[in-house]
Amino acid sequence: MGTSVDDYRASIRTLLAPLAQREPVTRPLDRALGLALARDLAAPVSLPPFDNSQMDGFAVRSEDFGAVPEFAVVAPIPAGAVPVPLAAGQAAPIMTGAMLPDGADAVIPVERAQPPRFPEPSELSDHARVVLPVTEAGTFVRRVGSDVGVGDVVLAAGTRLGPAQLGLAAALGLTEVPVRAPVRVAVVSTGAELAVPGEPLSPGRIYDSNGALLVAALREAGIEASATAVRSDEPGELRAALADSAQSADLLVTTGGVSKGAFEATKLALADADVEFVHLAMQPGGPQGIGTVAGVPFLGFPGNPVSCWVSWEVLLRPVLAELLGAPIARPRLRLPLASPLDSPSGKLQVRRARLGDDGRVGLVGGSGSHLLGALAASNALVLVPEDVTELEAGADVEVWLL
Ligand SMILES: Nc1nc2c(c(=O)[nH]1)N[C@H]1C(S)=C(S)[C@@H](COP(=O)(O)OP(=O)(O)OC[C@H]3O[C@@H](n4cnc5c(N)ncnc54)[C@H](O)[C@@H]3O)O[C@H]1N2
Ligand code: MOO
Repeated sequence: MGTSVDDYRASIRTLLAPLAQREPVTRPLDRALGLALARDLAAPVSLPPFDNSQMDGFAVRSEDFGAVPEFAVVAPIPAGAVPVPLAAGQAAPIMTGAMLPDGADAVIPVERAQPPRFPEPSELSDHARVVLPVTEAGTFVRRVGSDVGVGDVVLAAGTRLGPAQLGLAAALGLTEVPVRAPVRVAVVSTGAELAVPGEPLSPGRIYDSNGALLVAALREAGIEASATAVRSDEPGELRAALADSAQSADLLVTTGGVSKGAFEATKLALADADVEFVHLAMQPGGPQGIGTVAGVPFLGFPGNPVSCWVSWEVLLRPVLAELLGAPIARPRLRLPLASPLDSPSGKLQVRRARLGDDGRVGLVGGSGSHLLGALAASNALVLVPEDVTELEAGADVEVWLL
C-alpha cells in the first residue's frame, strides 16, 4: 500500500518546522512579492486620506438645492490642490481625486450639469452660472477612511504578499515590509541520460526538464530556487553537488534515482546519510526520499517530470503554505467530471485536467508521469482518493486550481 500522503506531509512538516522559527527580515516592496508578512500591518494613514471627488464634476453644498435656482461657478479644484471653503450658492469644478472643499458634501458629474461642461477660464471671471440636478449629500464623495481607517490592521501576519497587498502597502506610504525569511531551495537533478537544453541530443539521452520545471514552480511561489544538473550516476558526484548546494540552501531537492533500478544515484549517494527512502500511496510521485544531508533538510523527488512536479504541488507546497503562509495552498473545489475515469486502488491518484467553460473538469492526457506535454496543457489537478477506483462522467471530484 505504501505510506499515506497525509502521513508523509506530516513528516515533511516536522522536517521543515524550523523554517518557521527564523527571524523575520525587512524587504523593500519591490522585493517582497510572494513572501509572507511577518507581523500584523496597521495602517499609518487612512485611505482615502481626505474626502475627495469620485467624478469630474461640480462640488456643491446639498443644502443649497431649493435655496438657489442655479449655482455660481468658482475656481476649479485640480487633484493635489488644497481648495478654499465653498460658500452658500457656489459650485466648484472638481476633478476626480481632488480634495473636497470645506462645506461641500456632494459632487454632480459634469455631464449632468446645464451646460454640461466646465466653464473656460475666461468665463469664470464673468460670473459663470450652472444649473445642477438635485443631489443628496454624500453623492460621488469618497469619504476619508471609507476604505481603510488609520490604525486598522489591514494585513494579518502570515498573509502572502501579492500584487494587491503590495499595492495597498504603497498606498499607505510604506517603502518596506517585515517578511518571514524567504526559503532557499537548491534543486539538483540527477541522471546519466540528461542533456543540457541547447546541446545536440545524442541517442538514449533526454533534455533535463526537471530543473527548469521545479525552479519555475518554486520561484512562482515566492521561493528562491536554483538548479544544478548532475549528469552522471556516479554517487560521489551527486554527494559533492549536494554538499556544495547545502552551503546556501534551506532545503535540498533532488529529482531521480529513488526507485528500484540498478543505478539509483540518489539512493546510492545517500546510503549512509540520514535519509529514508519510502514508497507513497500516490501516483504519480510514488518513490520518495526524506531526511537531512549535510545538516540541511532533504527531499528526494522521483525523476519523471510529472512525478517531481506533483510531489511539489501535493506534498511540499501545502506544507510550506501551512508553516509559513507563503506560498498559498491551491484553491480546492468539488466539480463534476467531464468524462469517466479509472484509478488504481489504494493510491491517491493525481490527474492533470482542464476546467471547461461549462464548469466541468476534463482530464488532459493519461496517468503516465512522463506526459509533460499534457501537463503544459492543463490548468487544474483532479485528486482521486485511495479507495475510489472508478468515477462516472458527472461525478463530483476534488479539483485543485493551478
Ligand atoms: N521496478 C520498478 N521500477 C520503477 C518503479 C517501481 O516501483 N519499481 N517506480 C516507477 C515510478 S512510479 C517512478 S516515478 C520512477 C521513479 O524513478 P526515479 O526517481 O528513480 O527516477 P529515474 O529512474 O532517474 O528517472 C525516471 C524517469 O524520469 C526521467 N528523468 C529523470 N530525470 C529527469 C530530468 N531531470 N528531466 C527529465 N526527465 C528526467 C528519466 O529519464 C526516466 O525516464 O521509477 C519507476 N520505476
Ligand atoms: O509514482 Mo511514478 O511518479 O508514477 O510515475
